[in-house]
Amino acid sequence: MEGLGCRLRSPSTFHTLVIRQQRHPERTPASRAPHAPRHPRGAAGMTVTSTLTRPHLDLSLYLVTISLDERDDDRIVATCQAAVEGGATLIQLRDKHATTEQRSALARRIIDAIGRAVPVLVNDDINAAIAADAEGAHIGQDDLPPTVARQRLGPDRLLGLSVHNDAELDYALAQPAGTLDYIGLGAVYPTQTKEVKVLGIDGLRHLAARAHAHGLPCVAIGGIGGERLSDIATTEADGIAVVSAICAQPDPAAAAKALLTRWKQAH
Ligand SMILES: Cc1ncc(COP(=O)(O)OP(=O)(O)O)c(N)n1
Ligand SMILES: Cc1nc(C(=O)O)sc1CCOP(=O)(O)O
Ligand SMILES: [Mg+2]
Repeated sequence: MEGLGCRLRSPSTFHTLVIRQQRHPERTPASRAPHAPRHPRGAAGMTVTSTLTRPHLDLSLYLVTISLDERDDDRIVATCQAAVEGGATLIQLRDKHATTEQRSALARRIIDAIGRAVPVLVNDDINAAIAADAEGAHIGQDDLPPTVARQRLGPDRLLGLSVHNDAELDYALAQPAGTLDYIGLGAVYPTQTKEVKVLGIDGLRHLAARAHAHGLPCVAIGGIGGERLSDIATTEADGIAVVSAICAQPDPAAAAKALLTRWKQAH
């Protein structure tokens, strides 16, 4: 175990963060690389001493899987594999019609198929995330409170929360340090994937700036495709989360590659 002490600047104060790096021999270094959050947060004047072994979080190209009325786990696994081949940096299994057992079995298949090349998070279902030994979970505002989710996930898994407006962002920002790793901001544009209010690019700009001012990473979601990346790149979003722009494409690997290339070029 190695120790690393550093002082990190937040808008209001300095925090001291002590990170002890640990090795997990059963997990690949790529997915379980010890890391510090880019913007650790803590209450004003507080000394944060933590042992962080969370997977590295790269929000650049976040694949959220399509939720099919008729289950097709082979297709979901193949899409995840292709997306990772194309450069997806994070995967969320989003299956709105599955049981916890079905979700955890599918999450496990995805993890095995991609060999933990990137973290896999499970949407809505902490039990499935834990049962599959997934790298984390994503929850919504109507799910269990983030502090409860964090308690159940433990300190070594990633946790994301959806945010659609200022009040929901206030709630995210009020969570104790170390609870959330990122927020999803949407829907930026109209989407066929689910019924949700549209923020627009200025709404995204506003919420992303607020999140960043508090050191909370954020990913833009909703109706995002290649032609919109240059606009999104003018905001402080750390990345893009997509369903249709990868899952509904004939060649998901090529689609992921094109999205990541455009996203990088836009910066
Ligand atoms: C990255 C990301 N952002 C937002 C959401 C939406 O979550 P939620 O509001 O809980 O809605 P459902 O996805 O559960 O229908 C997300 N899944 N991922
Ligand atoms: C799952 C989800 N959540 C959203 C939110 O705003 O909370 S928008 C969304 C759907 C994203 O799908 P597509 O990339 O196909 O538009
Ligand atoms: Mg949800």
